Amino acid sequence: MKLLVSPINNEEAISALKGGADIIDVKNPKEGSLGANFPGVIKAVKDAVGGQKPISAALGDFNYKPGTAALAAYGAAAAGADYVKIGLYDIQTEEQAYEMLAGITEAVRTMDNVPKVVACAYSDYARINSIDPALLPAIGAKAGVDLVMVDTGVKDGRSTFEFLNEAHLKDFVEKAHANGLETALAGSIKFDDIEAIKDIKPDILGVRGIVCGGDRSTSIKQELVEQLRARLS
Ligand SMILES: O=C[C@H](O)COP(=O)(O)O
Repeated sequence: MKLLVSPINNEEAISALKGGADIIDVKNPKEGSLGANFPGVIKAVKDAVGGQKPISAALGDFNYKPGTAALAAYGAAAAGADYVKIGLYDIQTEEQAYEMLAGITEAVRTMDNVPKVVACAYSDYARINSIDPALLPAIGAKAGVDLVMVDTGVKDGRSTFEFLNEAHLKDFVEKAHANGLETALAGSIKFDDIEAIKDIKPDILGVRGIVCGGDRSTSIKQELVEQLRARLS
């Protein structure tokens, strides 16, 4: 299982890299769960990581704005992102989700370095009135994304496991794989969740809070990334 760690700047990116992260996921928690950071930060992290690991960029927790989302994906990829990650936050229907995702895959398809497109739905979809992640594998496959993900939309410490049980998450992973997609699981994951995660078998585990020592508003600590990496192997 690959480990995706979400830094906000170069210093944290280097801690994540040295700790053994497989994907360095630039984000800006001040702007939400999948808050987007500035192109300059993505470029700086890309330079700092120096090609040792791929860079991912969160594009934002989106409402229904397919053009804005496609442009954000294009911009993040132009800034060096190898993965672009869109949050379907205020998206209620399958048609809306498809249009958002198809707009992105179409926008980046002809770029020199085509990024992997990650479509993220939220485990706490009911409380934010968003689309059920269970629908995402089929929509994502039709829209041509590479990866589907589940994260929490509200970062109040409640984990994905409080909203979706292990059977739901396994079903999500299996449906995605059956559709030829990779999967990522995130959402205030704790060390106690690791055995369940190994059982669910996502391709990628995404984290921030756990490697900050529990409070995602503080900084990523290399030793916690190392501990998590060791527990996943
Ligand atoms: O992409 C992963 C997220 O940054 C997860 O953050 P979190 O572990 O603090 O919920």
